[in-house]
Amino acid sequence: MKIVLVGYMASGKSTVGRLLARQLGIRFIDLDDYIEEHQKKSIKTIFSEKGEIFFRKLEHQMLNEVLGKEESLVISTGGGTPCYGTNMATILDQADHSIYLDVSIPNLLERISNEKEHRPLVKNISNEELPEFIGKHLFERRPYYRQAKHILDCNGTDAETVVEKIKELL
Ligand SMILES: Nc1ncnc2c1ncn2[C@@H]1O[C@H](COP(=O)(O)OP(=O)(O)O)[C@@H](O)[C@H]1O
Ligand SMILES: O=C(O)C1=C[C@@H](OP(=O)(O)O)[C@@H](O)[C@H](O)C1
Ligand SMILES: [Mg+2]
Repeated sequence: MKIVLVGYMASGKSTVGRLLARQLGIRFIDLDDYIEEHQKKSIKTIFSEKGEIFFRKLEHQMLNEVLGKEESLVISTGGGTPCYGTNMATILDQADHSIYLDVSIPNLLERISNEKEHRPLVKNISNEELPEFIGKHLFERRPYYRQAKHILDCNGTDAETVVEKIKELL
């Protein structure tokens, strides 16, 4: 069984995916961690040294590699993963369950403004400019996220409860 979590930066994909895999007793792969291990560099360094296009090509390649594994997995993608090239179509084709962790702009803002440093796309955006950036970015990306098999409203729901809600969906 393959479960793929999608959603905007800081929607909880990495946190929830790890907890869910532990509870289901199956392997967890965070696509960003997988890319970092492959490159032996942080996402931040890959972006600054090689640029975003290089990262997107690598992300595409690693997504296909991970989805091709013959084992049960929980896969947490990066916030941009479903929004480039054929990635969302591949996720829909290969995953038994794709789940969009839907978090409102105010809640995303609160989480991202405290955790910008390791996220290269928002690192240099001031907290004053962040609402406009996230609003526009989510408007562009939501059509991809919304293609997921399940859409889960995660507002006002802690990570443990999100995991419980996912288990009910499976
Ligand atoms: N359901 C939740 N409610 C509140 N905070 C959460 C929830 N899930 C994750 N977080 C927090 O939000 C931040 C981003 O989570 P993370 O798992 O890194 O998101 P993503 O992988 O989608 O970028 C972390 O500080 C995490 O502890
Ligand atoms: O939204 C994006 O384009 C990105 C999100 C990040 O993952 P998280 O969603 O886990 O922060 C990471 O893949 C990279 O910084 C790009
Ligand atoms: Mg993550």
